[in-house]
Amino acid sequence: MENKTIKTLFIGAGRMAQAMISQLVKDTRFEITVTNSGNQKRLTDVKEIYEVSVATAWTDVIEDSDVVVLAIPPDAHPAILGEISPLIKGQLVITVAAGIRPSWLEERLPDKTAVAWVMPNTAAEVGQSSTPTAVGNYVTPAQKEVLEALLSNIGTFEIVTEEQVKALTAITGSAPAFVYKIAQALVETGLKSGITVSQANHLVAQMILGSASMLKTGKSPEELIDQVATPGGSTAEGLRVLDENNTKEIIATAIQACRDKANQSDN
Ligand SMILES: NC(=O)C1=CN([C@@H]2O[C@H](COP(=O)(O)OP(=O)(O)OC[C@H]3O[C@@H](n4cnc5c(N)ncnc54)[C@H](O)[C@@H]3O)[C@@H](O)[C@H]2O)C=CC1
Ligand SMILES: O=C(O)[C@@H]1CCC=N1
Repeated sequence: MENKTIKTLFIGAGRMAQAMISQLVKDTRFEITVTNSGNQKRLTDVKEIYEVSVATAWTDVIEDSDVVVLAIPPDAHPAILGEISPLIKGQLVITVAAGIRPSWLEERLPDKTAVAWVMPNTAAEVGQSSTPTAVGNYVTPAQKEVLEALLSNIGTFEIVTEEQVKALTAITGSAPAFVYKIAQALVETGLKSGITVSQANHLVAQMILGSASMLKTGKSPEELIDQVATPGGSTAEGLRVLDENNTKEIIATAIQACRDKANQSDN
């Protein structure tokens, strides 16, 4: 990639935008401007915390941007696309929103606009997002390099089809909250042993980090479960309770509930 400044405009300054910005600011190639509707206090905070530029009217900066990141709710897209469309002239337009496909963006932006759909998660804040990404039909090789640089700053990514991003949104986007739900239950149970909140948080976080590292060795979940459960031992009893209560089915049903909700924005 050329050593050129990549002028990047974030429309939306919420949780996901801030998680991404917190890492992107470390890459000096990205020059970030943030804009938001309504919450001006949030914009002032973002300016102070991340030392980025802010704009009260994105119309002032969008024409001079190389990349526009839409980090707004799915249902805010139709109106925003209508407003930005006349000002799009060669920018790469990226959405992070559940259910907003590249083909849908292409239909609403000028002919041959470069678009992408990225589905990060909040671990972007520590450079550990797992981000399935679909690119539209008109992304140039140079824009693809820019997109990959952006994604590398927030974690790892896979270029997949838009159908796959749709299917994976619940798994990489939403399911971190399921993992935190398990963490919450473990912390609360751990606290009953008399340790401090900080000790409980640390022990549980390290246990999850260790488990994730084991998964990354390439061993399957089945193999790892078997490795933990000593035959005739205590873990097997806990696993029996999870199985008797259909834990796998409950997780699959929860994933489906996320998908059903995200699909309400899918056209
Ligand atoms: N929070 C997460 O873990 C993830 C969120 N996403 C997607 O990111 C997007 C934003 O979600 P969050 O950051 O969680 O929500 P949020 O509520 O924290 O942030 C949304 C931001 O968009 C702004 N906004 C709303 N309408 C706007 C408009 N018309 N123009 C400009 N700004 C506008 C709001 O003021 C707010 O700052 C959603 O589309 C969501 O699907 C995707 C993956 C993960
Ligand atoms: O809860 C949501 O709607 C967003 C999409 C994926 C994660 N958070």
